[in-house]
Order: sequence, then C-alpha cells, then structure tokens
Amino acid sequence: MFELKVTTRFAAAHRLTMVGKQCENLHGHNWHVEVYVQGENLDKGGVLMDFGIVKKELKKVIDTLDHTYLNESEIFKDVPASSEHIAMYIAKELERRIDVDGIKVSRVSAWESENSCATYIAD
Ligand SMILES: Nc1nc2c(c(=O)[nH]1)N=C([C@H](O)[C@H](O)COP(=O)(O)OP(=O)(O)OP(=O)(O)O)CN2
Ligand SMILES: [Zn+2]
Repeated sequence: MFELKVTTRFAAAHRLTMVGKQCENLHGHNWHVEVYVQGENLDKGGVLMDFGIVKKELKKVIDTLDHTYLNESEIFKDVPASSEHIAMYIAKELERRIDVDGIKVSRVSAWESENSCATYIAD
C-alpha cells in the first residue's frame, strides 16, 4: 500500500452555533489542509499517481472555499461549516475529481490553528 500526501491552505470566514460562545461570532481562520491519496499499485513510472494531478485537482476544490464566507456557501447550506465538514467536503469533492480506479482519497485533515485539526477518514 502506498500513500501520497499533499498540503495546501485557504482563508475563510465562518460562524459556528452550538460549539462555543465565541465561535458564534463571525471570525476567520487560515485553514491548513492535508490530503492523503492511497492505492496498492505503482504505474510504469514508479509512482502511485503524479503529485501534480493531485495538486491541480485539489486547487480547484480549495478555490471553492478560499476567501468565502462559508456559512453563506451552497456547500454548507445544510451542514455547519466546522472543520469536520470542511475536511469531509474536500475529501469527497477531490475523490470525485480524481476518479482513478484503485486510488482513493483516504484521509483529509483540516487544521484551524496550529493546535487543532479535524480529520475525515474515508470508508
Ligand atoms: N470539533 C470542533 N471543535 C471546534 C471547531 C470545529 O470546527 N470542530 N471549531 C471551533 C471554532 O472554529 C473556533 O473558532 C475555534 O475556537 P478555539 O479552538 O477556541 O480557537 P482559539 O483560536 O480560541 O484557540 P486557542 O488554542 O484556544 O487559543 C471551535 N471548536
Ligand atoms: Zn472558527
């Protein structure tokens, strides 16, 4: 089994209800994102898949979040804009865009700060 990791970041604003009093106020984070792509087999070039493809597709997903007010985004119209839901959204959207047999987006971590991160782990 092989696993690739690509990282990126984005800035956005959000509010969270029912988490903590201070989270209810409009505020922002510079989220640091770690994406893991997993598979069994290497290609003829000796790689699971080109990092460049993962980065290119990840950028398209991140562009849907960067410099937005997450609570007003269609993406979070039915779910809270928590780091958990952000990580799950990135994982599912990237999986859909990569769509290569035998390769899956296995894990995405969304770090809100140096000390706090939520991770979505695919089935
Ligand atoms: N499980 C989760 N818990 C919290 C989330 C979340 O997405 N998932 N989000 C928040 C808020 O975004 C909040 O802005 C962060 O609050 P807090 O962790 O208190 O951040 P601080 O910058 O104040 O961090 P300190 O390390 O305490 O200074 C809250 N919880
Ligand atoms: Zn926050």
